[in-house]
Parts: sequence; structure tokens; C-alpha cells
Amino acid sequence: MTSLEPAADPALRDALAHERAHHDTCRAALAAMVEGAGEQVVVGEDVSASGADAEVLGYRLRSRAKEMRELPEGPLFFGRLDFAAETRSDHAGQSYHLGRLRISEDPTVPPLVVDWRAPVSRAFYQASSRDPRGVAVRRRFGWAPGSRGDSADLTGLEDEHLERRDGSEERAGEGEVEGEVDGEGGGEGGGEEVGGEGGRGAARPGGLLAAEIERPRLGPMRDIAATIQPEQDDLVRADLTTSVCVQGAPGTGKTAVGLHRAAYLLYTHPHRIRRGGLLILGPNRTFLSYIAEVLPALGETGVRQSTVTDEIARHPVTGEDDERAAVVKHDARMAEVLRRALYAGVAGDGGPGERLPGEQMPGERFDSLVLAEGSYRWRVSGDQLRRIVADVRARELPYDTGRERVRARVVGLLREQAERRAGPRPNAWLYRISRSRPVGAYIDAVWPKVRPEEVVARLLSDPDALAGAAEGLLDADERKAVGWAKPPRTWRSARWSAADLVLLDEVAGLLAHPDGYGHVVVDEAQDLSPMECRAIARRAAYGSVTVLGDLAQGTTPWAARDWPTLLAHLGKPDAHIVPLTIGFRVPRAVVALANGLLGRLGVDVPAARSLRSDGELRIRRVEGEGEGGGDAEEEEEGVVAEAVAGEVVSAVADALAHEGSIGVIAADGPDVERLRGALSEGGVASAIATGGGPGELGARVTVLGAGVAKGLEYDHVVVVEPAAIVAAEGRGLHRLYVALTRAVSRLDVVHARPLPW
Ligand SMILES: Nc1ncnc2c1ncn2[C@@H]1O[C@H](COP(=O)(O)OP(=O)(O)OP(=O)(O)O)[C@@H](O)[C@H]1O
Repeated sequence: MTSLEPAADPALRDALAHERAHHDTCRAALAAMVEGAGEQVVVGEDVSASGADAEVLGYRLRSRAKEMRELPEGPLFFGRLDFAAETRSDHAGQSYHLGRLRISEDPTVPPLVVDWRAPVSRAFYQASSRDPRGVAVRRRFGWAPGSRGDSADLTGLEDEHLERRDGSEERAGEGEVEGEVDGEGGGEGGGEEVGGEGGRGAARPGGLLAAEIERPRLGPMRDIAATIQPEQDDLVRADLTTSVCVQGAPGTGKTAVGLHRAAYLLYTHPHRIRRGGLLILGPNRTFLSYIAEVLPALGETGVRQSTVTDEIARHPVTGEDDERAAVVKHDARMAEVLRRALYAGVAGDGGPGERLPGEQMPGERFDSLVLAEGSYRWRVSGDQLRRIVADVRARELPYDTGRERVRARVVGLLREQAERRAGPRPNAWLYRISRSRPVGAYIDAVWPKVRPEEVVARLLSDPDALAGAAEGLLDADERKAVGWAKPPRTWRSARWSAADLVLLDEVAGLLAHPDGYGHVVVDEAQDLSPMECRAIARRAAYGSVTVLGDLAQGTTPWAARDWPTLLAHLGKPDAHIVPLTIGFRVPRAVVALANGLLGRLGVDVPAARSLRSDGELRIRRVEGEGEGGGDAEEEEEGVVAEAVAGEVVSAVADALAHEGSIGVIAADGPDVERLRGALSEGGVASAIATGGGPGELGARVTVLGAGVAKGLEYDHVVVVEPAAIVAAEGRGLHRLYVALTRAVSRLDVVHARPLPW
């Protein structure tokens, strides 16, 4: 970072004093806004026309007041834009401070701080010396680390002069622009060398931006509102109706982009998004707690953040599948198997071509329906009934809607007869007839009421039902893999596996459409199975999606190998696929190591480039024990040699000399506990992350299985015995790629066995 020592430069000192005073004004205005929001609740309830209005208005104002009170502390602005006087822009000659939230003293005058999501703020992220967008000066502010928003913590500022006062463009080389400090009302100051992005994407960051990127990490993820890069900004501000899919190498900011996009959409389309709701899906609860503070820091509370499993959970997961069963259950073909299984209970007319495989032929169900009312007999013939059912089925309505449609049509025919004889029938009559026992029994026979649990339990318990529904879709081995060896007595005592929940959700979606969201952000999407994608598709049927992922980091057995296939399962085949390749996390030396693995991962993705030339990579080879393959049984269990554990302890001890978090990543299994024991014996306290949720973050040293590491980052990472990580699972090499790319500043690789690269 460029030196920002105010004492050395009077102009800079003046500018800082001026900005600190502005910050104090903003702080006071914000306090008044919070107080005002509280007062509005009282006034709002009093002035409403009716009690109901008062309640609604009171609720809204109270929510707003609560939101305002919950505002996180921190600096109130991070940037400033001075528009050139001569520019054609609407903002010519204006100056705006930018922050995470709008602050104004009075609605009739321009705000003291504009929201980073407001249209005018866009220039802050996009303006460059090639395309200044009317901006004369872009100012970035430097705040003391961990500042709680005290103006005294404003420690520096950097100006980029993008448009010269004579209107000519600044001819600056890529990345570095000669800047000058130019405090408001102050004279011209001395030169500061600052960074900016001369061109798109490849610029080498300077000053405050570089400091932010290289800042040591500890605790949960932070927002990046101050330093969003132009190509990230394009994604953040994409139109609400546009579905985007971001293929990004590790650390390119996919998660950050997804969260900021969510905040942007909430700001830009408050009614549409809040009505439909916004859902953020991540891989596990530890990841969700890692990202949990980003949206609240941007002023957005109450966004649902969940995992696919939690989102679709109708039951707790108490059963387990072997991988073979899980693979079949997650396969897209299961959707058709389930559809057939569901409709197998619906009467068909048995005509050639009408019959679906696995469908029973209850032809007798098309006997005529007779309803006695006093001395009358109303009748619907078998032919009429057969036509009604066939007709409703052809409409492909949700199953439960179809059932009610059949009922309505049958009752309609009964009504016609009754009215012909006895004149108009009131609605009460219709209601009574449609709920009458003969009609109910008849509907139950031709279009039975079912629960998803009944359909799935029957399919997995009864080999004949499965064979029927899976005819031409699953072979005998696949059917055997998914069938329950010991079926429960009833579906109520079934032990559902995680994959079964996906099947239940599919059937539930056939019965009735679930409530949808206005927008769904799906992180680590490469790991989703086709059936999980369908579960998400049902919830985003009328909304748009932001899909974030990296094919190279796919570790599930069903991980996507290309995006178009996955997007088709998500119901968004037209989503734009956009690559991100500039890495903000992983240092160059580590990226080079990871890129070496990339060619062996069987996916076609652009390699990452790192913005970070700092960082260290250290390979610590442990001699002797375990080398050359070691004991086969031990290897299988993923047991690290004692000497390896000892080396891990010294790597962690060395790392403790630096600032920031330390993550020790080993193969999933007993090694995790063992390494924690070794660290503890070495006098180092550590936490274990299991993917289970909060409370697993924030420790200085964390030991975790490679399976939990996805999406997380640690300043210093120690990857333990890469060969064991690779050997532990089918996509072990992909898993290793994930583990290696968690490092922000330093990576130690400790091994006794040969390295897999
Ligand atoms: N524009 C930016 N300015 C500063 N920091 C950034 C920027 N973009 C991303 N980062 C930081 O880089 C790190 C990686 O970002 P993020 O976790 O979003 O990447 P990712 O692409 O989701 O990574 P992975 O695929 O490995 O999960 C985070 O610490 C994030 O805050």
C-alpha cells in the first residue's frame, strides 16, 4: 500500500480532516434516522385511517425501525465520486460519498451518503481512465482495521484522477495511475501513487484495494462493497430477469458476487423480490455460518440461507444409502420412474398405448357412478368417467389439482341431470354432493389421494412396483441397488436417507407446485445432482437464478461435467455462462500448483490467475515412515503417520507467528481427531469443523476433513498427506484441488507418501 502518512503531507492532512468532519455529520444524521424510524412507529399508528391500516403501517414501520437499530457498526462510507463539471452526465459537478447504506439529513436535499447499489454508484466500480464515465476523481478511504466507525479511524485516502479537467483522457498504463490528493476546499496536494484498473480485469491492484485483498482473514466472510471489481459488478447488477451461471476458479469471488447480487436485487426490486422471497443455497451449515454476516453487513436481514437438504427436508435424515443407491436415486431418470409410480394408482382405460408401464388396470373402476337423492337416481356412465379421467390426465396438471378437477367434472354431470329434473341447484347442494360418500369413494378409486411418503415407500419396498415403474429406465442392478432390503412395515416407520428426501420432494412437486422464490442464488452448484437441480427448479419456476460454481471443484459422485446439462435440469437452459478467472484469495505460487492438477480433473474450465504475488508455498516432506505406499490397510483408513502429525504440529506452530486463521485439512475420517490430539499434545488448542454449523468458525486453529473445506478459506492452510485425500474417495483429486485452494496467504503441504502431482 502506498504510504498514507498524513503528517508528511499537509494537503492530505486537510483532506482527511475534512472527510472526518463529514463522517461525524453522517454519524449524527444516521442517529437521527434511527430515532426518526422509532418515532414514525408511534406517529404512523396514530394517523392511520383505520385500525387495520394502523396495524399494517405500524408493522412496516416497526420492521424498518428494527432494521435500522440492527445496523452494523462500521465506517459509514468507503468511497467518493467527484463528477467532472464539463461532463454530459446528469451528475456533472456533483460529488457523492458511497457507503453500505444511504444516509440523508433531509429527504429534499441530496443524501450525505449514497447506497453502493444506487445507479449513480455504478461509476465507482466501472469507471477507468479509458472510460471515465464522467468521473473526475475516484476516492477510496482507508480505515483502521476493525474500525467501529469512529471518524478518528479514517487513516488514509487515495485519489484516482480519471478525467482531466481539460476534458482529455488520462493516458495511464495498466494498473497504475498517477494520482494527487485533492481534499475538498483544499489546495492541490502532493502526489500519491495509487492503483486503479486501467483496463478490465487484469489490472494489478494498488494501495487500499491491494491491502483489502491481502488483509489477513479471521472469522466469518466480510462484504466487498468497497472493492467490487468491474467484471464482478457486471454480474452483481445483471437484470433481475436474467439468470446467470458463473464458472469461477477458486477464490475468484463467486460467493461474494452471489451475496452482493442478492443485496442488489433486494435494493433494486424491493417489492418483487420481497414478495417472492430470495433464497441462498450453500453446501453445508458451516459454510452458511461463514457467509451469514455478509448480507446483514449490507443492511439486508431476513434473507433465507439454507442447504438443499434442509430446504427440502420433510423428515430428518435417519437412513443411509451406499454410494450405488445414492447415485441411482439422484439420477434424472428417477423423475420419470416416480411420475409413473404416482400415476400407476390412477385409473387408465386400458386401451392400447394408453397403458403406462407399471400401471394397474382397474378397468372395473370405470363402472358407472350412481347417486341416490330422494326418489331420484343420478348416474354418470363408465364411458363418461373414462373420458373425464383421460382428459384431465392429458392436461398434465399437478396431481392434486387433477384429482379435484375430476371431482368437479363428475359433480358437474350430476348437477346437469339434477337441474334438468328439479331446477337450479344451490352451491350448498354442489358442496354436499362433491363431498358425498359415493362421489368421494369413486374419486378415491380412480384418482386416489396419496402422500409422497406412500408413493416412495411402496416403490422402494415392492420390487414389482419398482420393476413396473422403472421399465426401460433402470436395469435390474440399479433397481436392486435402490430397493429396500428390509422394507419398513409402513411408510411411517421408514428411515429416510438424504437421497430419499430428494425423491419425496420430487413426488411432492408432482402433487402440488411448491411456493417459489423470486430469485435463488445457488452456490457450489457443480455438486448438485440432477434431482437436486429439479428440486431447486421447482422453487425458481417463476423466478431467476444465480448459479455459482467451479466444475473443477466437483466432488460428489454426480458432480456436473458441463454447465448446459446442469442448467437444463435447473430449468434455466438459457442462463448466461460467465467465467471469472481472477483470483483474490489464492497466492500465485499456490495457484500454479493447483493449476498443475487442473489438467487431470477431466473438466474444461479456464485456469485461474492470481492477483496476489505475495504468499508462500512450502512442501514439508517427512522422511521414512509411510513413504513408498506404507501399509495398505492403514492407507485405506487414511491414517497419517506419527511423523507426519509431528510435522503438522510444527507447521502450525510456525504459522502461529503470523496473523490470521489457520486451517489444517486432512482426509475425512479418523485423522481429523488424531491431528487435533497431536496439536493439543503440542500445546496448540484447535477446533474441529464438521460441516454442522455455527460455532465452528472463528477459532485461530481449525482441523477439518477435506469434505468440509469447500467454500471456506484460511490465512494459513496445512494440507496433510495429499495422497490420502486423493485415495479417500472417487473424486479425491478434485477434493485435493479444493483443499489446496483454501489458502489466503500461506500453504504448507505435509507428506510422507509420494505427492499425487
Ligand atoms: N473484489 C474483491 N475485493 C476484495 N476481496 C475480494 C473481492 N472478490 C473476492 N474477494 C475475496 O476473495 C476471497 C474469495 O472469494 P469467494 O469466497 O467469494 O470466492 P469463490 O470464487 O466463491 O471461491 P471458491 O470457489 O474457492 O469457494 C474472499 O475472501 C473474498 O472476500
